[in-house]
Amino acid sequence: MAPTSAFVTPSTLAKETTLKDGYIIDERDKAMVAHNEFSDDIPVISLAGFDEDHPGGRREAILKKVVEACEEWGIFQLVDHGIDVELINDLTKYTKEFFALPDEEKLKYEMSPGKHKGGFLISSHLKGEAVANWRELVLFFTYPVQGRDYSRWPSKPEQWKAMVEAYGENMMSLSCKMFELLSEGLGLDKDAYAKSMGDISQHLVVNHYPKCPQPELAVGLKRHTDPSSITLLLQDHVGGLQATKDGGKTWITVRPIKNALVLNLGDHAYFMSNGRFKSADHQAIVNSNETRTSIAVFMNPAQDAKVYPLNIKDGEKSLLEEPITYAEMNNRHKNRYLEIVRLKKLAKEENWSQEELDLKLSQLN
Ligand SMILES: O=C(O)CCC(=O)C(=O)O
Ligand SMILES: [Fe+2]
Repeated sequence: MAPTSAFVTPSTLAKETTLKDGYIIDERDKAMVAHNEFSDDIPVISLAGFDEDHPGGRREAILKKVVEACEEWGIFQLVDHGIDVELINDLTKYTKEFFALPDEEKLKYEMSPGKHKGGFLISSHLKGEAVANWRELVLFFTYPVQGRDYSRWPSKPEQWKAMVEAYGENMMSLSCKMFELLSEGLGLDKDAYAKSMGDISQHLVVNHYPKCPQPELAVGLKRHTDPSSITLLLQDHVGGLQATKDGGKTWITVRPIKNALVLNLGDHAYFMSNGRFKSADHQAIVNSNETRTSIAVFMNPAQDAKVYPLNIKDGEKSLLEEPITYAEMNNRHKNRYLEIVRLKKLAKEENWSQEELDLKLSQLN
């Protein structure tokens, strides 16, 4: 099946009554839980009193909760995080204005394949994947600052650029607090985790999932883990973010909480903690009633930063045989993902049972 044309946006396809072929997912990948069947299973952690850094202060309690959430889920929600609500509102408003523009306007910023400079994209699935994601997005490279290419930042609506810049800066400070907690959680000095990342990089992905004519046949963003260290996600009220902590046997839909940030750990945090912290296994589903928007901020180490567990407990084996660079970790992440895609395709063609497929998937490293 040919991947969907790169030049018609899901916003435009949303006006049709049936779903285009290139967006139809495999039976096995259908969501088990509805986009609005909300769960309160993932922890909601308040950062109020984060600065009370003394024994018995709030910071100690926050640290404990964050560490527990990282160990159990790798995903949790942050409230009272101190990010200006007006900034969040403005960013959301201008984001919606951008995606409401006609296709020609959005496509002026289309990111050309292989050129990692940011811009507008449809679906953003990998070469080798037959099924497209029901989403449009804009990718902004925000840190390091010298890597910004403002010509790739849409200039409509006019205020959007400034909002993205301010939001990126706020997310950088908040992430640094989180890195301190991860570090202490691993029994290390506050600064050790961030130091190991070198020149921290950040990119923002603004996701737009238009309402979908046949949502049960489509997916907004296929199941994945992020390669990042941490990802901070702002989602609107619609719902659609789903997570699993048992390898996909059961799923939950994260309850949207106004102005909360969903924090999920990526593969980098998983390796640095030698698997003690989980890399959140998640996906985004779509619906036929409402368009959904989410803004994901990915915090990554430098490309040449060393990836190797920071602290290996006595008697424990390292998850990595030897240190690798983040670039290499990313590469392996992509190849593993493509291998999953290949096995699922084979399973479909050769009619494997779910058990057979699960066995093959569990043999991937
Ligand atoms: O839109 C969402 O809820 C999830 C987005 C996400 O997982 C990503 O951009 O990596
Ligand atoms: Fe993600």
